[in-house]
Amino acid sequence: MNDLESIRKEIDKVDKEIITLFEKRMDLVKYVVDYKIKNNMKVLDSSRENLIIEKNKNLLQNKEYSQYLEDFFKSLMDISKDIQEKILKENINE
Ligand SMILES: C=C(O[C@@H]1C=C(C(=O)O)C=C[C@H]1O)C(=O)O
Repeated sequence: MNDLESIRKEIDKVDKEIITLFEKRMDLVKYVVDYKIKNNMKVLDSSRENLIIEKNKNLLQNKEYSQYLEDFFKSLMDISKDIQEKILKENINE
């Protein structure tokens, strides 16, 4: 793989897969916040987040990416919490 155009085509394909999975994860997060609203729970669950980070870092084949994967999941979970907080707020204002 040395031609820039073909490498970028592969990146574009991977990005498409990421988008599908991103949407799927955030759709699931909406079910989580519905449950939390019904059960009067807080959005943040630090122990679950730490578990996710550790578990997923262990799945990594190339440990060189370890810190980057951690940063990636932290960002992903920050977005997830933003979505949940927004839904929570809308629910309070109803
Ligand atoms: C989705 C949840 O809410 C928050 C977001 C998480 C995530 O995006 O994986 C994990 C823990 C919580 O801080 C959850 O509690 O499962």
